[in-house]
Amino acid sequence: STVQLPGKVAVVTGANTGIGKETAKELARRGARVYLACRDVQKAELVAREIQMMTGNQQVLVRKLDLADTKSIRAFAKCFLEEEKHLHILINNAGVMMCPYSKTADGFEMHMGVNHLGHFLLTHLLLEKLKESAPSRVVNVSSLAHHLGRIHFHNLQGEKFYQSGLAYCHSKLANILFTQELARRLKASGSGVTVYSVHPGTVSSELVRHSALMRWIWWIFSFLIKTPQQGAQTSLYCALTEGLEVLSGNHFSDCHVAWVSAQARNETVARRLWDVSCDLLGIPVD
Ligand SMILES: NC(=O)C1=CN([C@@H]2O[C@H](COP(=O)(O)OP(=O)(O)OC[C@H]3O[C@@H](n4cnc5c(N)ncnc54)[C@H](OP(=O)(O)O)[C@@H]3O)[C@@H](O)[C@H]2O)C=CC1
Ligand SMILES: CC1=C(/C=C/C(C)=C/C=C/C(C)=C/C=O)C(C)(C)CCC1
Repeated sequence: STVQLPGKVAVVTGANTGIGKETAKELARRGARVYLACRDVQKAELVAREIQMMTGNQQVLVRKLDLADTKSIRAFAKCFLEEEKHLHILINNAGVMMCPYSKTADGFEMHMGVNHLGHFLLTHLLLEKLKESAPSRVVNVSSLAHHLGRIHFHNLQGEKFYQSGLAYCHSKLANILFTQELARRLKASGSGVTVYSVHPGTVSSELVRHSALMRWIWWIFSFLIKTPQQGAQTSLYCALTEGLEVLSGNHFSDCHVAWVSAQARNETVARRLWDVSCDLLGIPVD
C-alpha cells in the first residue's frame, strides 16, 4: 500500500514488543501520530525512541494502559480524549496466552479479561472519538486458535474448569464475535467506523512466554514461522487498505478474508456476549 497517514492518529495496544511494535512502527513510518498504549511505560519509552529514530517521525507517544485493570483503561481513555481531537485507527493488539489461572484487578479470568473485556471497554470508551473522526477503523487481533474456542457463559471466568490453552482460544473467539457484533451495530448507525478481526499467522514473539512447550516448538520451527514484521502485515492491511469498508466485520489472515468457525458466526452468541460484557463492565446495555 502507498497510503500515507499525515494528520492521522492511531492507537496500538501492546506496542512495546512483537506484532504491536512492528504495527506501530509502520504506522509511524507513514506519518501518523502513534500512541503506544502499554502497561510497561519504561519499556515502551525505549521502543518509542527506537521508532522515532528509525522513521524520523517524532510523533510517537507512550501512554500507560494496563488492560488487566479497568481503572487503568478508563484513565487512559480519559487522558486520550482530553488531549486528542481525533482517532482514526485503533489496533486492539495486546494479548496474553496460556497464563496460569489468574484474575485481573476486577476479578475477570486473565485471558478473557485482557484479550476480550479490556479491549471491549477500551473500544467502547473511544467509540465516539472514532465516529467523530470517520472514516476510521478498529482492528482486533484475534487468532486461528479461535477455532478451538467456545463461549461458556456459565464459566466465563474459568471458575468451574480451566485449561490455559483453551482459555486463550475462548478469548480469541470472543475477539471475533465482538468484531462482528460491533460491525453490525456500526453499519446500522451509518457511522463510517469499520472493524476487522485478524489472524496474524504463527509469529515469533514473546506470546509463548508462559509455556515451555510452545517456546520449544517456536524455537525448533523458527525458520518456518513469521517474523513480527511479517505478522504485522494483516493488521496493517486492515488498517490501511482503501475500499475495505464493505468488508467490515470480516476476519482476515494473510491479507485475505478468512473463514471462521461456526461458533464465530453465531449472531445469537455474539449478541449475548455483547450484553454480558456490558454487564460485567458496568456499561449500559442498549
Ligand atoms: N505470535 C503469534 O503466533 C500469534 C499472536 N496472535 C495475537 O497477536 C497479538 C500480539 O501478540 P504477539 O506480538 O505475538 O505477543 P507478545 O507477547 O510479543 O506481545 C503482547 C503484547 O501485549 C501486551 N500485554 C499483555 N498483557 C497486557 C496488559 N494487561 N495490558 C496491556 N498490554 C498487555 C504485552 O506487554 P508486556 O510486554 O508488558 O508483557 C505486549 O506488548 C496478541 O493478541 C496475540 O493473541 C495471534 C495469533 C498468533
Ligand atoms: C506443529 C507445527 C507448528 C506449530 C504450530 C502451532 C503450535 C501454532 C500455534 C499457534 C498459536 C498458539 C497461535 C496463537 O494465537 C509450526 C510452528 C507451524 C511448524 C509446523 C509444525
